[in-house]
This record gives sequence, C-alpha cells and structure tokens, in this order.
Amino acid sequence: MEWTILGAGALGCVMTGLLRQQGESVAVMLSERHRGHFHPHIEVLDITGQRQLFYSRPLFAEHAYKVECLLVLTKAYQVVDALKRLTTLPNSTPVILLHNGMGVAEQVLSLFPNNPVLAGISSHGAMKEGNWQVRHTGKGETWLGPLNEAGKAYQSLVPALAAALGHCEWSDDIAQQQLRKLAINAVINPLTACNDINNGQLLEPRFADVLAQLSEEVHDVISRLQGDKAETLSEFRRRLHKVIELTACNYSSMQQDIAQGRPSENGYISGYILQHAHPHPVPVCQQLYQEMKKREGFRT
Ligand SMILES: NC(=O)C1=CN([C@@H]2O[C@H](COP(=O)(O)OP(=O)(O)OC[C@H]3O[C@@H](n4cnc5c(N)ncnc54)[C@H](OP(=O)(O)O)[C@@H]3O)[C@@H](O)[C@H]2O)C=CC1
Ligand SMILES: CC(C)(CO)C(=O)C(=O)O
Repeated sequence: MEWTILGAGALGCVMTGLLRQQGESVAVMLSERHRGHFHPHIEVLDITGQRQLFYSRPLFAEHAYKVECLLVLTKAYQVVDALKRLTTLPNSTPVILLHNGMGVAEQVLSLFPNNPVLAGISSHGAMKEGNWQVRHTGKGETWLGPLNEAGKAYQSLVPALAAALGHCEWSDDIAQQQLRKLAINAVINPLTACNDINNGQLLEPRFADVLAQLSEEVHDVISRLQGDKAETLSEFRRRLHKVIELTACNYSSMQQDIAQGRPSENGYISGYILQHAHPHPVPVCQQLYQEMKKREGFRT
C-alpha cells in the first residue's frame, strides 16, 4: 500500500521521511501553488542531527483516484478546502485527519459519507527550515482511532505507523484523546502567542494567575464534553505543567504562526472552547481568542 501525505509541511515531511525509512512507499499531494515548481527530494534533519534525503512521488488533486490511504497533515483551517478538491477519491480510501484543534471532522464526515474516516493526534515536533527542508525536533506519541463506522476496520494501519513513528496506538474513543490534547493547546498556545514567549516562560510567577484561571475555564468546558472520562482539575493542571516542562524550550505552534505572520489554528482551539462553553462564562479564553484574531489581522 502507498501512503499519501496531503500537507507536505513540517510534520508531513517528517512523517514522509520516517515512513520512507521503514521502506514504506509514500506520495505527497501538493497544493496548486507547487504545480509549476521543481519538486526536489525532501530533506529531513533527524533527531540525531543527521540530514537525509527522501523521495516521494508528487501528486495533485486530480490524482485523487490513485490514493490508497490519505494522511491529512494540513493546518486545521486548510483541511476542508484541500479535501473538497479530491472529487475522485475512491470510497474505499481511508482519510486520516491529523491536525490540531477540533471542529473540522464533522465537515469531513459529510464530505466523504462513504469513506472510512479516522482521526489521529501526534505529539512529534517538526519545523520547516526551508523549501522541502524540515527538522524533526521531538519524538512523541501518535494515537489513531475511527470517526465513523467504516473507520473501525482500519486498526491494521497501526503497526506500520508504530514502526515508522516509534509509537502508535489505537483508541476506540479518539475524541477523548483529541479533547485531552485540545485542553493543553487551549492553555499553552494562546498564552504563549499573545505574550510572545516560549512554553517554559509560562511558569514564571507573572503568569501564575492567568494560567490558573485559563486552566480552570478550559477544564470546565472540556470535562463537560468528556463526561465520565473527565480528569479532575488538579489532574489536568499536573498534566499541563508536565507538558510545559517537557516543551519548555519550544515555541508553541501558535506563537510561531503569529511571529511569522501566518494564520493560526485559533478558531479550532480557543474558538472550539468558546463554542462549547455556553452558558458558562470563559472570560480569559474569550479575551485571548479576540486578541489572537486581532494579531492575525482577522484572518480566521
Ligand atoms: N509541526 C509540529 O510539530 C506539529 C504539528 N501538528 C499539527 O499538524 C498540522 C500540520 O502542522 P505543520 O506541519 O506544522 O504545518 P505546515 O504549515 O508546516 O504544513 C501544512 C502544509 O499543508 C499544505 N497545504 C495546505 N493546503 C493544501 C492543499 N490544498 N493541498 C495540499 N497541501 C496543502 C501546505 O502547503 P503549501 O503551504 O506549500 O501550499 C503546508 O506545507 C497542524 O494542525 C498542526 O497543529 C501536530 C503536532 C506537532
Ligand atoms: C504541546 C504544544 C503546546 C507544544 O508546543 C503544541 O502542541 C503546540 O505547540 O501546538
């Protein structure tokens, strides 16, 4: 089977490299703006600092009929537009969404009512260093699970991904995993982006109050969505602090997006919390969401 990566950015190129290293065949489906360009090999600076080149077959939207298994690695706000173009995607092709944030899956499920649709979350770290050059900045976990009935038959994808990525596990309730990740992102990302700091700086005393209030607001919303699988507020705060400590030297994806003048996933992270907060007030989350919109120039 050939994997097709839709979204050959930082994480998409790193995953391409890791899959190729295991001998998997990988195609990359590129956006329109790359149509007239020369497509060199992908260069990955791996976790040990070694550079490696990987070949992957370039495809465009009209080649969707050839796709056997689609890993979607665009930003959340690019997913629907990218998938709408794949009008010839076979009904049997599994579509695996790997973006951060939530709120996209519903649209994808109605776009592809007959396809197996799955979601994944990944805590690998990847950064773009240049055109077709990426750096693998951190190894992490990957979880995969079904978003519809047809998706339930695709647990068989896990071993190949686990071999390539170092870890991959199946979850019958992937929405729970997505909510756990969203809760972390909804605290760290907007705070680091609005204050232009790295993750570790959130532990400075000046952020103690805002961190306490935002974590309470986010926990309140997420725990209502999680029902009986919810963590307690202190369990959530312990997990949050652990992620901050483990990623202390990193700049969050939202901080990087804002610093580099790109749109961010604000609408799918803080926006998702706001949509599900009603009737409970979430003033800090609301303020950070608005601030992010201003910084993005109202692009989300
Ligand atoms: N980077 C990381 O460390 C991690 C990222 N994530 C999540 O993974 C997702 C991807 O992140 P990241 O790799 O950093 O993002 P990037 O912006 O680096 O990559 C996204 C890629 O999607 C491509 N793309 C956009 N629209 C289309 C389209 N219509 N057709 C084909 N390709 C398209 C873009 O191509 P182009 O711009 O060339 O057109 C770009 O290369 C995000 O949701 C992120 O939050 C999760 C964990 C870690
Ligand atoms: C966990 C965290 C916050 C690490 O930076 C992340 O996922 C992100 O930056 O989007």
